[in-house]
Amino acid sequence: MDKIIITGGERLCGKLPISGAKNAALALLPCALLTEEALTLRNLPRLADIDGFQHLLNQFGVSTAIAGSRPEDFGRVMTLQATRLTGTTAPYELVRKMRASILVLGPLLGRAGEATVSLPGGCAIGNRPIDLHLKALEAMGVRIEMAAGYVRAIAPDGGVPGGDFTFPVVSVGATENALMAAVLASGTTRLENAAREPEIVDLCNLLVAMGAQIENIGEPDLVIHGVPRLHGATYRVMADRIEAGSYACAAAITGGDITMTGANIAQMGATVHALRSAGVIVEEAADGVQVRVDGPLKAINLSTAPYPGFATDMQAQLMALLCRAEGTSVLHETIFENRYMHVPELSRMGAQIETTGRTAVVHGVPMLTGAEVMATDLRASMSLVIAGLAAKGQTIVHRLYHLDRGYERLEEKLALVGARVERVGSE
Ligand SMILES: CC(=O)N[C@H]1[C@@H](OP(=O)(O)OP(=O)(O)OC[C@H]2O[C@@H](n3ccc(=O)[nH]c3=O)[C@H](O)[C@@H]2O)O[C@H](CO)[C@@H](O)[C@@H]1O
Ligand SMILES: C=C(OP(=O)(O)O)C(=O)O
Repeated sequence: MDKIIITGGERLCGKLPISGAKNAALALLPCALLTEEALTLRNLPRLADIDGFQHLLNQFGVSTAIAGSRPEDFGRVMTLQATRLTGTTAPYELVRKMRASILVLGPLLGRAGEATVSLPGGCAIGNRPIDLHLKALEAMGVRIEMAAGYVRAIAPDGGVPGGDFTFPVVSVGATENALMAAVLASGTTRLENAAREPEIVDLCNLLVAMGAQIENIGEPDLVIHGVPRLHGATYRVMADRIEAGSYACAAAITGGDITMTGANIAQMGATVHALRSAGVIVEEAADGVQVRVDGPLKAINLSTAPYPGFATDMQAQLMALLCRAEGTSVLHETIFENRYMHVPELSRMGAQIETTGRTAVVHGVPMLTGAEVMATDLRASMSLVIAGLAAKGQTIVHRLYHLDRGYERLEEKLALVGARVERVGSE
């Protein structure tokens, strides 16, 4: 198992490229199931989760080919083609390892009229139910049966009728599944209180490029008029706003000055607002987003919320930054009940954080110290890297496979801006 060794104290300066967004890519890949024609995705990040999803799609008879990228390049181009589906079951083994596997449910239903997908169960950051995915599909005329840990979804007469559904809480995954089931429905689907994250907009834009009819893209009331068939497309995955926000925190905690090429400031509103409130200068640059610091970091208060609110996927990284701010910050995690697992590890590095339920109180400290720490989930891992970059001495982050799910060649990107980081194999 790989680990990363960080020698803290270097100011991060220079340029680093931002990859395609994992959370967008994982919703775009299953769109290959919706057509027999070829789908080409550009700017796909090289991540363990993308490889896992490719493997899952191969199980349904989707052919996948990677082209046009040298090993030293970031990103890849993948062409996927589902000429004929050879299966409609997503097994427990794959869904357990990669929660986004649940996103094959909607497109399999749309294309084949049926799907059997393992229930994903809980995970480190909390309970991750799929009841809203199923309720939305039921409202669209799909029959749902549960047996032996699997969901079996069946569309009457082989096709999804379509229908109206109001989400009681905003769900990114359920909105994505409902969208992908609705595009090939025989009727119209109206989704109220739908998620409107930029990754949802990216999914809608790809579906439209494939011939789907979707109104109100980027709004909470989506209207999808089903079409009889979709065609192939070539599409570029949006930039990863969470990766960019993470490197922004990394640069800021070191008092650095970096430009993140390819980052899109328009999609980073709440993160940019939080960083600016904390005293970080964030500006649009000709080729991306520039982040620098020329004064002390300040404490802030914030709550995570669905877009356009502050993303839960940025909470851990921002907390690491606030550990070095002047004053006391209060964070409130509203999306996942157990997303503070980085707190005990940050505390081992000298951070002063108290948690009560979903609230974390972060007392800024003048110095963090390097330590051996354990990554527990993807963003928690990144928060430890960020703290390590500013800490005195060496920080060793174990269980790097979490980071590899979501950060494309992290150590190479950090080295580009002057960090002293080393990846070493086997523990
Ligand atoms: C709204 C939100 O911030 N969603 C985040 C969530 O997406 P992800 O799609 O994983 O989760 P959802 O958006 O579906 O979950 C939002 C909330 O709804 C609840 N829920 C969800 C589905 C369901 O069927 N029933 C139900 O009760 C969840 O427990 C959670 O409290 O995690 C991803 C990975 O960290 C993030 O990229 C997303 O930004
Ligand atoms: C938790 C995350 O991803 P996933 O939903 O794939 O677990 C994340 O992107 O922060």
